[in-house]
Amino acid sequence: MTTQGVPLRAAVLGSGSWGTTFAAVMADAGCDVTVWGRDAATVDEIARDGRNTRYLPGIDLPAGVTATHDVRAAVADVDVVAVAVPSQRARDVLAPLADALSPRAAVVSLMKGVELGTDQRMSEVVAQSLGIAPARVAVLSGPNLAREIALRQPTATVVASTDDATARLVARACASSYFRPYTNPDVVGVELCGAVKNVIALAVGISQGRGMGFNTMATVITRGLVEITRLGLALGADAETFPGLAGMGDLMATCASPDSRNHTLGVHLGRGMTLDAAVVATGGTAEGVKSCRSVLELATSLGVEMPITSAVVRVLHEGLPVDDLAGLLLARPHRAEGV
Ligand SMILES: NC(=O)c1ccc[n+]([C@@H]2O[C@H](COP(=O)([O-])OP(=O)(O)OC[C@H]3O[C@@H](n4cnc5c(N)ncnc54)[C@H](O)[C@@H]3O)[C@@H](O)[C@H]2O)c1
Ligand SMILES: O=P(O)(O)OC[C@H](O)CO
Repeated sequence: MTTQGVPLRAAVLGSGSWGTTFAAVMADAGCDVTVWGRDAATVDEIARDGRNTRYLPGIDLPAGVTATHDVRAAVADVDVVAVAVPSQRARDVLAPLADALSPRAAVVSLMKGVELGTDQRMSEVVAQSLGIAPARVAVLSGPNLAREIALRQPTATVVASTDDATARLVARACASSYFRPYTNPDVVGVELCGAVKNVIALAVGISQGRGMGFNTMATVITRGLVEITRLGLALGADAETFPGLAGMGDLMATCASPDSRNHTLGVHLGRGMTLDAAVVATGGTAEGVKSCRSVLELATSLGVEMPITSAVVRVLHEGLPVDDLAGLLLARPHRAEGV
């Protein structure tokens, strides 16, 4: 995508599976893209060979993607900066870049988590740590499993920003024949959907690891969406966001796919692994492991009930046996359906 014939320039912070894939997405959309990562060997491989064999084996990156070790140079003269490091690391990565960031850049969070300690959403962390106005920040979230997108399988996503021009700029920077962005002003709703669906996917994975089938999965997904909606509405989100791509769309993809790290980690737990062993066996970033705690803290501070999230916290961090999870949820007082 070009502005007056000049390609947009973009930087991606994070050379893992999603950062590298999104760099390819933006290059396919016509941008000149530079990836920065903390892993020197991965950066060298992207720059030299156009590959990232650790995170995207078998994928050739488009010619428009290069990589650098110099993170300050990467963000200095660009139109868009996309951030794809683990949520709990975002503040440490971004804060030192406040004085290096291009004054014209929009910053888009690709991350799906809530910061431990502050309970902030990633757009809040991005704006605060870079010292920029929320209007320059966007979030991108939807049914976006990296490997499928790296293979250029069609999907759609949501780009949310309080500023429509920012959302449209980011959408232009990533739109292609296989990747369709929709804009949405509901930053809170889109972002919560992305973070909490990981927690729900852990619960679904646990149930499948215990040998439970599709009725259980559908129940957890559907009631999971209810508790995401409840939290979102308490924070002022738009009810229309939750049945959309960032809500139901991403829940379906993450809870159904064996490629999802959160789902996979849940399956390992359901089969009896310890959390530490499951984290190692899964590999990659399963954001729900940490964000389940910050999401629950946020909900508790608002008086919002999130029974599935609460049960996941108890299993992962408070020693509740996986066999007791279903009983805990089903023993709750009966109530009318709905949010
Ligand atoms: N993989 C996907 O399909 C996908 C899709 C949508 C959103 N996301 C989100 O994108 C974010 C990144 O996930 P990912 O899938 O790329 O994870 P990943 O595990 O594949 O890669 C994480 C990357 O972050 C780097 N990293 C770790 N700690 C760091 C630090 N302190 N400083 C700098 N870099 C650090 C790692 O070296 C690695 O390159 C997460 O919030 C995730 O929820 C992932
Ligand atoms: O692998 P996961 O569980 O982090 O999920 C990846 C994406 O968020 C799916 O949209």
